[in-house]
Order: sequence, then structure tokens, then C-alpha cells
Amino acid sequence: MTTTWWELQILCDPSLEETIFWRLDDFGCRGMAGEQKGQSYLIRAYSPQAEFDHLDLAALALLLKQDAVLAHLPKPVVKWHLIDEEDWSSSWKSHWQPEEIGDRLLIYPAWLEVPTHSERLLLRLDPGSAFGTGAHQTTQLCLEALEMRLGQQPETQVIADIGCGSGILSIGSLLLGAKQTFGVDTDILAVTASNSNRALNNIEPERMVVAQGSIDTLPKMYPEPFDGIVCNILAEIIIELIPKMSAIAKPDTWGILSGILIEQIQPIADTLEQNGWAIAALWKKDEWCCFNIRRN
Ligand SMILES: C[S@@+](CC[C@H](N)C(=O)[O-])C[C@H]1O[C@@H](n2cnc3c(N)ncnc32)[C@H](O)[C@@H]1O
Repeated sequence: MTTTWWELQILCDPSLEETIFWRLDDFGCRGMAGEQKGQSYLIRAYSPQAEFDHLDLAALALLLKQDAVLAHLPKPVVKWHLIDEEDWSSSWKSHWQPEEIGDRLLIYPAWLEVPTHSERLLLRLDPGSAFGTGAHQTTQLCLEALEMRLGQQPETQVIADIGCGSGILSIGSLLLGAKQTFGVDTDILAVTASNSNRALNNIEPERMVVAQGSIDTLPKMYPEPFDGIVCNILAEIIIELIPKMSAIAKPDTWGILSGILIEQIQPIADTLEQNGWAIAALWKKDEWCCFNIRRN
């Protein structure tokens, strides 16, 4: 059965890009792409018709406009129309290009022919309807932090990936040499996407294990403590997860947390401190940041 999709087109001030991106993700959009259009920025986002009606989309448009007013920026122009499955995949895919991240990785859309030679590690990806194309600052911050963390003796590292989405951080860790990853996501579509991206990158199933669930699911998948934890979810959710992280960690476990806006640094830092974690480094990209943490 084919799905009909809403295509939302949002023409906005470029500085609203990140806020809109997260609003759309929170709303449940699957697949988003953005491009510069003169002085403005055009975001396209897609979601199955069956999940939303006109009223939902009108409410979303109102929220986006309110965000702009609060930020003292011009209101975005929001339009939507229906497209069929074929147009959805070709439209979205044509807007997503290979992207170099850090010094070693190249994110490579699954539908492009693989180059015969690449200086970089090719991370092939078809996120389907899951979050994680590598285009978002928070994913990039996590991949760059992983590159640093896995610089020495990566082959000993077993990593927990909480909120794995498309599986991008698990696959990135394994390409950088990690021993094994265990990913969880509350969204079953993310589990499906992670598994097909694992296969796309020729990674053995036992090296990259994925299940539907959250942090409490991880000990059932791997009963030992993890060497590293990556988690790129919204700050409000991370605050709920931090008190549970010690249960899956050992004294020298490291963590990489993102999905955090700069103004949310303090509550995250306080929660980490209260739960026995120290901040080793804090990296920023635009208004997003990424905590590199270790046990106290
Ligand atoms: C921002 S995406 C990150 C995807 C990918 N790891 C990346 O870095 O691009 C966050 C993911 O976390 C999942 N998620 C949200 N709340 C969660 C929770 N409490 N436990 C596990 N996963 C969760 C969402 O379904 C989504 O796939």
C-alpha cells in the first residue's frame, strides 16, 4: 500500500532554521531538508497524511509563527500540500547531499553510487522516516566527539546509543573502530531504520544490536556496564535519563550528550553533578551544545 504524504514548505529567516527543525521533529515529521533561498531559508518537511489533518498543520504553523515573534524575527511563510510516496522519496532525496563530518567521516546517502576511492570512512545512510541524516548540528557534534573519544584503543569500546534514530551514531562508532554498540529508541521506525542502515554498511548483526525501548532496556541487551554512552535527545528527556545512567556505567565510563540548547546548559550541568558525573568538555555549534562527560 502506498502512503500519501504532506509536504510542508516553510520559508523563514535563516536564524530560525534550528528552532523550526526541532519543532518539526517534535511534531512527528519524517525527513526534513533545508536550502538557502536568497536572503531566506526554505525548509521542506514530510509526514504521512494519515497522521495529521489540516487543523494539526494549522496549529503547527501558528507555533512556528509564535516562535518567530518571540525571537523578534519575521514570521515564516508556511504552506502544505499532499504528494504521493514516489514524489516524497524523490523530492526529499534530491535535497540531501553527502556531508563530511569531523576529520574522518563522510555521510553518504544510500541512493548515491559509492565512490571507488574515498579518503574518509563512508557512513552510508537511508534514514527513512527516522531522525539522523547527519545534517543536524547535534548529530554532527556527537560524531565529532566520538571521533575524539575513539581515537585510542577503540576496539575495546562497547557503546550504548540511547535514542539511536537512523543508527547514525552506532554506525559512526563502529566505523571508527568500536567493538560493539547497543542502540535503543522508543520509536519502532527508528529500530527498523537502524537495522537496515546496519546492513547497508555491511556491519554484522552481533556488532550493532538495536531494540525498541530506552535506557532500562539496555541491561537486558547487554548485562555488563558500557564503556561509553551517547545520547542525542532533547534536554528535558536527558534530564530524566541522567539519574539512570550510573546503573549502566563503570567508574571510567564516558558519555556524549547532545540535543541541548545553550540556554539549557545549567540544568543539565546541575543534574550531572547531582548524579556523580563531571563535565570534561563542552562543545558548541550555533545554539546547540554537546557535553563530553565522565564519572566523578
Ligand atoms: C534527535 S533524535 C537522534 C537520532 C540520532 N541518534 C542522531 O544523533 O541523529 C532522538 C531520538 O530519540 C528517540 N527518543 C525520544 N525519547 C526517547 C527516550 N526516552 N528513550 C529512547 N529514545 C528516545 C526519538 O524517537 C529519536 O529517534
